[in-house]
Amino acid sequence: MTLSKDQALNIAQVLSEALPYIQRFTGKTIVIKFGGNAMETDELTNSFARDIVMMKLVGINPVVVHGGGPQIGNLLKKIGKESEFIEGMRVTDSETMDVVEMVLGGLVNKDIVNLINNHGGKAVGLTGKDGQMILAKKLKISRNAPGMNEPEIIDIGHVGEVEKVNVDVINMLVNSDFIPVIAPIGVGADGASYNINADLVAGKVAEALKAEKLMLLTNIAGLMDKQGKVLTGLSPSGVDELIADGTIYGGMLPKIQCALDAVKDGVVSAHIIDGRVPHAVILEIFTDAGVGTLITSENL
Ligand SMILES: Nc1ncnc2c1ncn2[C@@H]1O[C@H](COP(=O)(O)OP(=O)(O)O)[C@@H](O)[C@H]1O
Ligand SMILES: CC(=O)N[C@@H](CCC(=O)OP(=O)(O)O)C(=O)O
Repeated sequence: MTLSKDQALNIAQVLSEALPYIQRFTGKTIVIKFGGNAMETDELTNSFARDIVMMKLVGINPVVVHGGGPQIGNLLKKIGKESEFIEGMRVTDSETMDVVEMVLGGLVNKDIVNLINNHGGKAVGLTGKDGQMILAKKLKISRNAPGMNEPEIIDIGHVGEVEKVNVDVINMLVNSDFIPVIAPIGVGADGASYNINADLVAGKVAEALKAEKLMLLTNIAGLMDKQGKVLTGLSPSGVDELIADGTIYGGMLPKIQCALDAVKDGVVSAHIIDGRVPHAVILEIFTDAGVGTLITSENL
């Protein structure tokens, strides 16, 4: 392919624009959450894998946490089970937990590992059970029911919240130039498996690693207002208002919560970005084009 002079200049400009970002982020850890909805096409999964390999090659330490909600839903449907979601969390009975563990720890995790390796990276897949990396306990959801004085506690089964992230395994892999790919399954003190929302795991992993960035790749342009405008730089009270008036609901609830928690606990910035855009990861990290919703400690 022969490039015109203008095309060549444009490419050179983009590459050169990356220099200060490479200088700034080299040696730093960036946690990227790859949502199940952002894995829609081979083009997207391949561009994601290339971006991760590129980050590693320029000296950044990527740590991938993945979801797989739609993929779990598909297998459940095949065996005749429907899922119910409460506040963005899948109600998980024992049979559903087995499917979650098979799909996330098996199929989705190994697909991502394979893709990264095919693009020249060295990925290793883990669930939170490996090395007891993600210690979890049962999540209790409380809800204010109409006509009740006390909030009711809803039991949503084998759904967990992160109690502690043991970073030893992650650091061991990163220090040996591997790229950890983590499925959001936690282990209880008694060895029980817990299904944990992948955003929450990514947030806690980023906090435990004191990461530079937490990037949440999803299937929407960012956090949006009711008119569809992307919102950025929100404070916790602004977020509370948007939750109260119903602007933020469902799968966006854990995302925004973990982004706020992460920056409160030392992660420099959290980004909710559109994983439907090919190469969304490197566009965000290496170019001046800010995409999606950004939250930093200045917003707290
Ligand atoms: N204010 C909001 N702005 C954008 N998306 C929102 C908002 N409130 C709820 N959502 C929903 O959250 C979804 C993203 O969460 P989710 O489906 O769990 O994605 P993922 O699989 O990437 O974690 C969006 O597709 C949208 O339907
Ligand atoms: C408790 C809970 O809801 N767990 C999620 C785990 C996967 C996930 O979070 O996947 P996405 O990021 O693709 O939505 C689930 O069962 O779907």
